[in-house]
Amino acid sequence: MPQSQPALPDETSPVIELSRLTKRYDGQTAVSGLNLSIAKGEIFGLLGPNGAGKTTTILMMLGLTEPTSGRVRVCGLDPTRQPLQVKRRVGYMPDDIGFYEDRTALDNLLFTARLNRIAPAAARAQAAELLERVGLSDALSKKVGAFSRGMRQRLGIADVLIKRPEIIILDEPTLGIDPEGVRDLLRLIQDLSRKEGLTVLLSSHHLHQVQQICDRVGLFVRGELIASGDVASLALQLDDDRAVTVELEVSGWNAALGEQLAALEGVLVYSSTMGTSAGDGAIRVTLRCDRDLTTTAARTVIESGANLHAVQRKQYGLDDIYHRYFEGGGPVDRNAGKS
Ligand SMILES: Nc1ncnc2c1ncn2[C@@H]1O[C@H](COP(=O)(O)OP(=O)(O)OP(=O)(O)O)[C@@H](O)[C@H]1O
Repeated sequence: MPQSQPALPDETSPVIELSRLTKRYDGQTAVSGLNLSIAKGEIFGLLGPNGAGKTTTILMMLGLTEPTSGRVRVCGLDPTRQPLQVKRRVGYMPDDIGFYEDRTALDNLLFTARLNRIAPAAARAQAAELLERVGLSDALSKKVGAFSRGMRQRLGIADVLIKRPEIIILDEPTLGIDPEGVRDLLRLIQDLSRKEGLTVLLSSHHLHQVQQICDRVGLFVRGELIASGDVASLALQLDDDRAVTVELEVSGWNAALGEQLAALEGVLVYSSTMGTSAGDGAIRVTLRCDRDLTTTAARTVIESGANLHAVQRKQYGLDDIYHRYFEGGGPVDRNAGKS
């Protein structure tokens, strides 16, 4: 009989796993049947408007609030039963991170290190290294009360990293920071994940920020994860209308060509408008089709002897989707700008 081998750790197994996770407060559902897996080293964005349930989800991952039902596993641990072990492996930066305002950045980090039982000499070296890493070396002896919001957030990141966590969870980390500060902070987060294999969970209601650095995004609306994936796949998942829109800019137009394009098999809606970037005499034609007719439509224009200045298959991005779900914009308006 061959001897059984000890199981090797599975590098691809998720470090965060939520299944059918639900939280109700006094009969009100804050999180409903959430299923989510996050892999090691991934930067995952929880994107949703205020009150969507992002913070509640994070609190359940940390064992700070108990799920009403469902399952949470963080590094294979159950946060409700093993909150201290989870706390050791996860660094959490809340949106209202607090520091001792009258103490220096270094002192604040050393205090956190002491709470995490890091020996003083090691703590000092680690704190100095982290302050350098987050670009605060020059402010090491400055009191935190004098820090800008961006500096506080960077110190917050150093603060969660001092215990060398496997996962960092950042709740609205860019809140109240100016655009340049946001760019620096996002770059820092991305760098940490890529160079140090850190798993990052980032909650935000800023689509553009999440889009910039997250490998995958989960869209949270009223306690439900309505879609998750990379940005391109999200737009596809949420785009319930599968029609393809093709736009053409044509000059040397004739009415017969219009009829020909409208009659192509698969065209659902035909519209045209005068005047395009190609000049006053040019026409923009928009075809809504039940399949991708980009090539066929372009060929039809060329074979008719007219001039084709541009052709594109119109994509509906996450912006349209975000507007529809988060800002009450209603269905994606595919006819905007068409006549
Ligand atoms: N302790 C609580 N008691 C009762 N209701 C709560 C509690 N915490 C959150 N809620 C409710 O649960 C829902 C989800 O709130 P949550 O804070 O998780 O959302 P969020 O997406 O993090 O929003 P924000 O971006 O505003 O923090 C909201 O309707 C909120 O009012």
